Amino acid sequence: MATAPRSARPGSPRLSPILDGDAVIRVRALRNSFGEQVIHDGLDLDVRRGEIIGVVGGSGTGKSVLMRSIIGLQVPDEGSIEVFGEPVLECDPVEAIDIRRRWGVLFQGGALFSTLTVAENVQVPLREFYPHLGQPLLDEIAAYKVVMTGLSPDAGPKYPAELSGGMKKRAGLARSLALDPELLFLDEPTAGLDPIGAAAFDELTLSLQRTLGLTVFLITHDLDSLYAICDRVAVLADKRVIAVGTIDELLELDHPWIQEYFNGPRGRAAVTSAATAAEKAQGV
Ligand SMILES: Nc1ncnc2c1ncn2[C@@H]1O[C@H](COP(=O)(O)OP(=O)(O)OP(=O)(O)O)[C@@H](O)[C@H]1O
Repeated sequence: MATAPRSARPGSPRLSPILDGDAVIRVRALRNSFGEQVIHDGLDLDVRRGEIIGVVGGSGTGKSVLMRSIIGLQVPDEGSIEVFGEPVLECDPVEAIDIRRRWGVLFQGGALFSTLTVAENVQVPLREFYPHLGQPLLDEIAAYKVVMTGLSPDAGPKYPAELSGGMKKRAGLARSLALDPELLFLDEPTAGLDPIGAAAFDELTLSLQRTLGLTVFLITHDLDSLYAICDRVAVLADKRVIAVGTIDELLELDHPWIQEYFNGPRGRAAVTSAATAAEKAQGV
């Protein structure tokens, strides 16, 4: 199924606010540093319920550090972070577990355990959060998640080393969906995939987001993904989020990085491929 470029939908002519009322993630005045190196300073961002938000920025601007801060793997120097309305930096361990079970994460490269099969990988979060579940139910849930991500059922007993790059991403996605999350974090999910594999992964993400009503926080360098599936894009530069909006809205800004990124040769190629996908979807 080809997908129309979502940024082409008619939208507000104004740039979306960085701060938003119905936010699933709310980051305020975030500061992160490593020694002398300041990564974020005064970073604000709201992620709306049910959207796919693309997070872009030059290499090293702190996209992954931002994601790690939100999911609690990086303790910031300053700032506040709310997820589902809960202050994740201040909650007690029991509350933290309750929040963590409502999100799934696909780390860069998939981060599968190499000594476990695909099915066993999917079962890891289930065992962690629901230790009382019996093996037959674990097997059943894992088999369902494997198929849900477009893998064939016989991928379940395979080890990561026996999978292609695209299959590993899908297996990682299956694991991130193990707990039926409301919120999905994807860190460069299409990196290393060929264009066809990347487009297929985008379509899978979009279809899961629509079917399951997910909110998706998508870190990517892939312009095709931004055009194909993102509702809004957040741009990291100068240690903060400098703008959030649809691609059309961002293009109205004259920030040099934004213009170079979206209007450079790769940006123009992505526009062409999104237009072609839209025509195919409409049967033109
Ligand atoms: N644990 C760490 N210790 C020291 N420095 C770190 C650590 N984690 C990240 N950094 C530094 O923080 C900066 C931002 O890293 P991050 O991985 O978030 O960038 P990014 O925007 O995701 O980059 P890319 O697009 O290349 O993946 C980099 O300069 C990186 O070297």
